[in-house]
Amino acid sequence: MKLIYTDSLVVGAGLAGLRVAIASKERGLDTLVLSLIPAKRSHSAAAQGGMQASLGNAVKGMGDDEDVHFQDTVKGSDWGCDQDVARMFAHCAPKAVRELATWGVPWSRVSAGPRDVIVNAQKVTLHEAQEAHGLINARDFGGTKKWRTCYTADGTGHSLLYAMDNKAISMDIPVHERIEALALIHDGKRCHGVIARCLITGELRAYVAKSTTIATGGYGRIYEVSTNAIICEGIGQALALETGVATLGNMEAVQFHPTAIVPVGILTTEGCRGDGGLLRDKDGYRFMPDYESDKKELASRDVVSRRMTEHIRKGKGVDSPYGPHLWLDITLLGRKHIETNLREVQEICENFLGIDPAKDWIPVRPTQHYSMGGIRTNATGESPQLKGLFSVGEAACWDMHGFNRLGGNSLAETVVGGMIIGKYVADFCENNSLEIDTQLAERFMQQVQSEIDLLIEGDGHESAFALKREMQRIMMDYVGIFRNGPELDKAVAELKVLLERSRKLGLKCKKRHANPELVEALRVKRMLKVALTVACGAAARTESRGAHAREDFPQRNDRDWLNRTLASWPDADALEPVLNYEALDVMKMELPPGYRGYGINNAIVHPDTEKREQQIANILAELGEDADRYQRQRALMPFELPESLQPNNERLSDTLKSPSANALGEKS
Ligand SMILES: Cc1cc2nc3c(=O)[nH]c(=O)nc-3n(C[C@H](O)[C@H](O)[C@H](O)COP(=O)(O)OP(=O)(O)OC[C@H]3O[C@@H](n4cnc5c(N)ncnc54)[C@H](O)[C@@H]3O)c2cc1C
Repeated sequence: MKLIYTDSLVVGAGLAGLRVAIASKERGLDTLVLSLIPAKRSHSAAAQGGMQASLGNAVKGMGDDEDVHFQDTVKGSDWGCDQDVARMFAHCAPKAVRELATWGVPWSRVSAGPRDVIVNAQKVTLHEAQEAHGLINARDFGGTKKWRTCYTADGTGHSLLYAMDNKAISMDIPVHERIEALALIHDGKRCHGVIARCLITGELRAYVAKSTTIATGGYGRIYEVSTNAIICEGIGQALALETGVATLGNMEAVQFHPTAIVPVGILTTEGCRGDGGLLRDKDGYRFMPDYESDKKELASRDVVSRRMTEHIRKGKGVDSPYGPHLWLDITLLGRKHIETNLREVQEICENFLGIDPAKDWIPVRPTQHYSMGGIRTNATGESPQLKGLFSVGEAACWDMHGFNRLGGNSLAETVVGGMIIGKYVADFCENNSLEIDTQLAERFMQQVQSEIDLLIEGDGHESAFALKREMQRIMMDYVGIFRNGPELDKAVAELKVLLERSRKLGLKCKKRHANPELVEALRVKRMLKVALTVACGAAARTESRGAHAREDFPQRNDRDWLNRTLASWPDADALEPVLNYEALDVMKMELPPGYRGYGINNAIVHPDTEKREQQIANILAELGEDADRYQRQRALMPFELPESLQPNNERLSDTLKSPSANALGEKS
């Protein structure tokens, strides 16, 4: 058995995994990263629009701070998030953006003076403050009160990942590429590493570590059409599920992005609408103001995707051989803006649609995009069930997104979560020794070996490719944007049949080294379990919250469902997960449940909401008017952070006694 020891093992070389690895290495720990592909090819590179951080440099960001970012995030989540974590996140996001600047990210910067932008289909001239000249700029994104999304044109993920990976390289952090983790080594209480397979030679290895961090990204590819890279298959979540002990949180919370191109599903960033792009129907009519009079195209993603689907159902979609779609119109932004700030969108339109977005409207439709659910962790990023198992980024349910994440909050989560959780991972490694009976590693190695032997030598006849296609179709047809009981039950029943059939997989190609069919077979069994946690969670949750929209239960029901779904798979032979629920405590919330400010205002109220609102009013009254916003926040909901991340963030608005006369100016 090949055994490789390290202190801090990170599975996943996207932004989240690399940031944790950097935090471990900074503390002098032996650190090792595993990845299916070269780090710079990780899915994070695909992110376009930007990351949220309340810097408040741009004129439209003035007045922004952690409080506003926190509130937007909680409302975006439809009150499903962990508010402690949302606070930790909002506090550290400005630090992460500034750190990335020092690592070489070429953030788009503010230029003092006038600039023309499109706001609500009108040309508006903004006047950026002289004092902000050269500082990091921000654009508008959905569901936010301020322009807060920091960006590098529309290649933000690419710039961030290159800078992050270059930083990791400069620190001599090894990345073992083309390695796939297939099982966690654990004894039911503590995680000791992973069993992984080399995708080139087929060799199995035991990576044994003090801490194991899963940063494998989302599970979008359980759906037929997704904006995700084809490696976003949920294997990290399956690894946790297959321990039988660790839980996955809110797996039914799956986001559909409003503007993926038809038919291939490649994303055009929310930055298109943030910068002023409009949604139009088959008559060229701008329909969003009819549904969302305040935020219009810039309500949160779950709301815009639903409104688009409603509009298509009214017969207002544009017919196409691939089904009806709507139009995204960015022509009004002008060629110069598109060629400067939306270059990737322009290339995607040219290469995949043969159109020029400066002249032509873009055919779009809501498409699977983001996994809010993931490996449930506590606020330090650790699994509550398995000591030494951490998770971060899209793989995790750290839970700052609840049932809907805001655009720009995911890139931010990868680097902020990585920064915070990386410190807790390093603490864990410093305070724990590497204690493992090698027989335990051998047992898990043997299990994976037997699974491979059975696939290659067994008499199974089912095709992994066919099962995967079936699963993806079921998820698309029955567990999509709008859901209902009968269809969800159907999805669960059909997925169970597929899971049963996956026990009889057979391979045409019997090679043990590089063999895509073997890879597919190993994955599809795991993906089916992930798909079942999504479908079962959705079938059980009889309310609508964020991206989980039940036609048969259209109200958000805080009275009965203000909780987090926890899925586990204790019986390996079972055909469905066990679901439990973790209540969210209204009496500890800084922002008790209310109306999001967009979407439908129809929630069934939680019995504690009024009590908590009164308690908050009393606390604030007691503090008096002299208390600053930090004192008020601490009195309402204290949260913890590693010491070095605690200091307050500085902003231009703190230093500008009176911003220059034109700093807040806007002329039509
Ligand atoms: C097209 C697109 C555009 C987006 N734009 C934005 C945006 O503008 N702003 C924003 O905030 N968010 C955006 N997002 C979301 C955001 O990009 C992702 O949520 C985020 O980058 C995920 O990063 P990650 O580090 O968690 O995972 P990833 O970047 O997905 O990395 C996962 C890593 O895990 C490895 N891996 C996976 N499985 C295994 C395994 N079994 N064994 C070993 N290694 C494994 C992979 O090789 C990879 O290195 C966008 C998403 C898409 C799809």
